[in-house]
Amino acid sequence: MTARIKICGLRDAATARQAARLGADAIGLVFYGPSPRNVDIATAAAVCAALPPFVSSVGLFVNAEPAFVREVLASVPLDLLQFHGDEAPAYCRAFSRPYLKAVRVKPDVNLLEYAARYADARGLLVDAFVDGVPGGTGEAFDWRLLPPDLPLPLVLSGGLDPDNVRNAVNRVSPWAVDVSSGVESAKGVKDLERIAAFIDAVRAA
Ligand SMILES: O=C(O)c1ccccc1NCC(=O)[C@H](O)[C@H](O)COP(=O)(O)O
Repeated sequence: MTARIKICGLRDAATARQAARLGADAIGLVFYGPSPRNVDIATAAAVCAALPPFVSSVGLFVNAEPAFVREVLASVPLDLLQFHGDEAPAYCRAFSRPYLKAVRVKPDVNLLEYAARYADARGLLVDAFVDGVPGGTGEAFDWRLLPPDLPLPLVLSGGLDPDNVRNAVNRVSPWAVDVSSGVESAKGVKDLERIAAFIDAVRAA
């Protein structure tokens, strides 16, 4: 099975359209002020409007006030929410939208427990744990910590790039892969050649 591909942290409509043309299945919009990839609501709406059919838009939040999530949802047609902080299951389902729960993987993490707690999530997104930084770090983690029998679709992220993603897909067999830093030329600046190379590498796995 070919892994789906999400390119995260897009900040303009032209790059989002190009990513879709190159074969991205989904794009991620970061609504988290401290991130270099943070987007405002108007920009996010413009990015979504530029997407062709069958390319999903994912909105990413980190312990956001529910009122802020609702404000975004009122103006931005997001297909999926991605919660990257310590959001409880009740919080995640309060918006009545499909969601992904991100888990930052440490050696003692129990992903089966997460899958049971967030059983109504559309999937678990696994990322590297870096103290004090909720995501988008460019750091990988030890894929051997992933259980083979996770009952939810697995979205693999954390330090993926055009050089390592083929091996990652072959080793982990995730439902999808998610990348941000590995397809950038500088923090927050997406590089179309790297996006193309990343997508080619996933397809070649
Ligand atoms: O991208 C960010 O700046 C970010 C900030 C806060 C929480 C999550 C963030 N990104 C989440 C993603 O979905 C990234 O794709 C994922 O963490 C992997 O990032 P990377 O290792 O840079 O590919």
